[in-house]
Amino acid sequence: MAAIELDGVTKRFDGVTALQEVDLTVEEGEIFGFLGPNGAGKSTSINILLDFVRPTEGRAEVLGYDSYEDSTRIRERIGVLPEGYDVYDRLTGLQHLEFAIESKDADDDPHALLDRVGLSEEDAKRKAGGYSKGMSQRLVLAMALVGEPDLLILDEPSSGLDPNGARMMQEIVREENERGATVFFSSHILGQVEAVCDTVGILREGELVAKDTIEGLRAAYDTGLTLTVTVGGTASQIDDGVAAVRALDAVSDVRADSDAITVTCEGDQKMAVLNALEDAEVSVEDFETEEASLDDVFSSYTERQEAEA
Ligand SMILES: Nc1ncnc2c1ncn2[C@@H]1O[C@H](COP(=O)(O)OP(=O)(O)OP(=O)(O)O)[C@@H](O)[C@H]1O
Repeated sequence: MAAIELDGVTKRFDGVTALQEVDLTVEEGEIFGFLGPNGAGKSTSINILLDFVRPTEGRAEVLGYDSYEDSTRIRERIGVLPEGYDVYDRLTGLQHLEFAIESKDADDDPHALLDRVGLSEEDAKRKAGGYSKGMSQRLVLAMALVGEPDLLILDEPSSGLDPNGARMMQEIVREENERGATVFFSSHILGQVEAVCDTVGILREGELVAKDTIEGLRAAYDTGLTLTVTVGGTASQIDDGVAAVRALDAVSDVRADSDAITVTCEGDQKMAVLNALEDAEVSVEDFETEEASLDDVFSSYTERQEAEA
């Protein structure tokens, strides 16, 4: 059974198509990162899963239940950190958690959960109306963790968090996944998605333009890797080396200065480049490789779409 299934989901608001025939499966046990520029339709997708918004066409399932017909049953088994949540100004952090534990009929220790998200006992006794944005975000995350949910749905979970908070969020995502939970989260923070996700979906103007592992996305991204080779030798040896590298298949760009040659090539061509340089009697003193970052991959998908449009 899939943890999340969107089947031909289209959502139109007045004059705006927020989602266009989206098919998406997230398997149980995955950490799935949902990426997309502003307005791509990420929150709308999440809101459909949570039955806050009804699709115009298509259907959604969560943990095998229909998101519309079985929303109560779904809610018992998931933990949610929604976009634009509201805390109750007059309740303390601790009271929020006690309320969440009672509503879910769970037996979590509220103090342990508060500690896990980095809210101190003193803060927990304060009214949440006075919390900073990051503190509120931590509190809502603690509430999402109540009852060991089978699925965590986190909409931009790092927004408002300081770097320590963002690291804490990553740790919690990993721990929850190790416990057996599926984690689905949307983010603009590509580095964070790269650090924790098994699989990534990229949404662009309401359409799912890619879904793959990060390695798979990188492999499909055609600029491959950049290899910078520190070299020694005479100018003519270096010229010969550059010519030999340019003659190789799967090399798309070669640049040289007095002590380094920078080559853009497919990932498996690294040794061929180094061998070609050595055959041309260029001495290879050192080399560094740099893979395409997820930022590059993300831009390539979204820009490609722009170009097509
Ligand atoms: N209630 C609504 N009424 C009208 N249009 C809406 C509504 N909710 C979303 N939209 C539109 O649907 C599109 C997708 O919005 P959505 O909030 O899902 O994007 P997002 O990917 O979550 O963006 P962001 O990263 O900025 O949060 C946008 O054009 C948005 O204006």
